[in-house]
Amino acid sequence: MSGTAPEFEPETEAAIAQVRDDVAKLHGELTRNGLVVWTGGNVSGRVPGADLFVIKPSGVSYDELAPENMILCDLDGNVIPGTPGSDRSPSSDTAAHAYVYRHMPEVGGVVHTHSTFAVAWAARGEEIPCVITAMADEFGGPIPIGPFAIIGDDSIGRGIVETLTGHRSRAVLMQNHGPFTIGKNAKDAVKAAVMVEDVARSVHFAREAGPLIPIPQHAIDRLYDRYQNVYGQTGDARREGAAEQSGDASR
Ligand SMILES: O=C(CO)[C@@H](O)[C@@H](O)COP(=O)(O)O
Repeated sequence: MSGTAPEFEPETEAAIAQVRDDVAKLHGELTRNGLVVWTGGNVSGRVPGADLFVIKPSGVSYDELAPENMILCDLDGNVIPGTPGSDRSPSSDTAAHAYVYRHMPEVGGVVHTHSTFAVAWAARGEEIPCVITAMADEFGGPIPIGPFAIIGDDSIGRGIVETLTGHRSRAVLMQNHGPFTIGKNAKDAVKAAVMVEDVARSVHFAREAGPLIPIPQHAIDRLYDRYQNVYGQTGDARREGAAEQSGDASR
């Protein structure tokens, strides 16, 4: 650890420790759900109450990830010196995650993978049409395509924010690249990454076998509204703030 660590308030220290733990563990979901090969994906989580987020080191095996080697960054993507993990380079997508946190204050988690079927749609630059109820539930419509953008500046982050702002979907397929997902927290963003790959696979196979049947918009609205507000348990992260996104749909 080089540099001098800033002194955080005890509540901030506790929040950082919790997010380090969550983000380290959630990378296990990427491998468990078959969303990544080698080191090709990343999870980050915002530290509640602070202008900070936690992300994994770049190119490090998922087996080695632990709370103490997660990397604490500010919202410009700078590593906080002197903190655990700060001696290593953060994920190559740190600038994109940071851009999302700066411009979407409601977002508490960001995930990127190269999951196979979602990447296949991204390679064609084709949005995934909303033709299965699980998509209407989880994403409230189609999964949009974001612009082609390469690592090196803010263009990936800008593409994510511009595509997802005002959109129900928590997933964007960056053209020729792959899915980025957002969520209320890191776990919620990981769930979106799992679900986008699942629907990408189902709709791919469906289209191979025959014409797709669209779901009427009023039915999509009802399904989305119900899933966001009724499905699951009170207190689920998804339910917080879902009302403002669900439109006028009645249950
Ligand atoms: O897509 C890319 C690089 O083009 C990255 O997301 C992927 O290789 C994962 O990189 P990190 O190990 O997070 O630096």
